[in-house]
Amino acid sequence: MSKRKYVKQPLSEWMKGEGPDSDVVISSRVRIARNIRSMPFPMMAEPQQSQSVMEQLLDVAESGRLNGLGQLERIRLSDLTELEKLVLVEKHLISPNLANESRNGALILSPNEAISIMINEEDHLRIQCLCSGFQIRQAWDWASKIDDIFEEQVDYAFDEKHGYLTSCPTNVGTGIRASVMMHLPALVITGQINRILSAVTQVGLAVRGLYGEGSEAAGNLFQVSNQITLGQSEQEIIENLHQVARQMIEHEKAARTKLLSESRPRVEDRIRRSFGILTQAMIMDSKEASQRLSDIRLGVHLGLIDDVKDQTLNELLVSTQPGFLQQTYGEALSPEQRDMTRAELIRSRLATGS
Ligand SMILES: Nc1ncnc2c1ncn2[C@@H]1O[C@H](COP(=O)(O)OP(=O)(O)OP(=O)(O)O)[C@@H](O)[C@H]1O
Repeated sequence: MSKRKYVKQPLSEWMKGEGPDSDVVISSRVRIARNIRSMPFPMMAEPQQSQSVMEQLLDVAESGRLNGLGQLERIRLSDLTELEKLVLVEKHLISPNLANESRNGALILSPNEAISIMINEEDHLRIQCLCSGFQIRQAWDWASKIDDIFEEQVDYAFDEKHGYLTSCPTNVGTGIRASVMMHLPALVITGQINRILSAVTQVGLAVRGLYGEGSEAAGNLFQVSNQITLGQSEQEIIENLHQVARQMIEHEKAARTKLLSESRPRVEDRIRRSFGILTQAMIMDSKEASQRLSDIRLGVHLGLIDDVKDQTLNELLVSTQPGFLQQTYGEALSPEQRDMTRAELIRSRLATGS
């Protein structure tokens, strides 16, 4: 895989809109945080210490032990431009933290981009597995196998009483964050979302936006993840999230059916208006784009819009972000120019349909 592919193509394989319940769930993710025993956490490490952590972890990928994942790409963040790092954040392959703050940060990426292993982020090692649709158990299965391979070669910081030790106390224990990215427009339109999200937080789950911690839930996309990492087994964390997400999926599907049976003209009008605007507008800011693309996604799944694929909508989620637009058009764009190029890109992608 060339560097060209992972920064030039907006769509990772796990965003193809396939997988179970992909009418509601965009993607499932598990990430595992680990650290090397007797090494300061990245934030406290001296440059030569974080360099040694990076080399040690990159060596595991070089050793051939991860060969089952395909031809891995090993990327030192210092070899990337700021724009390339931003694009990787927009593709969910690295965190803003790794892009902006990391010293001796690196990334190990699988060819299909479903596995991205961050080095020297908040912790020495962050293993991330992404799957299309509702496949949280599958994501856990992969992440756990990769974790075992690293554990055979690296002495992890582990405490008998507390479990795996991490830089932030909220990750101590299992070091796992499992999350499901869901599109919940019908719950928003029918006014049920606040009740559901507050019930979800009461059972110990967190709700975040499209880009994780600190990001807003734009375009009716909500990321639901576990908050507790201590005192529960990995299996319990995964199963608890699975159960709650399953209920949310059913609520969303029921709300869609109700919308269609009780308010079809109003919903259809809203969706067709958004389609009209997206296929005609000359200027489109990112907030409006995500809201109207959410309407189109709903329209597709209600059977009110043909000829647009989930894949196209997922691709637009990434390709209309500021970094990606700038990369596509090959120059620094002002906010006004970005709004114009975003509108142009959406018009052309929706015109070609798929
Ligand atoms: N289900 C998911 N599908 C796609 N991307 C996801 C999903 N869940 C999280 N992400 C992405 O992972 C990145 C990090 O998310 P987030 O900040 O929630 O978690 P984290 O970094 O693993 O945890 P921490 O809070 O410990 O830093 C974000 O870019 C977010 O968009």
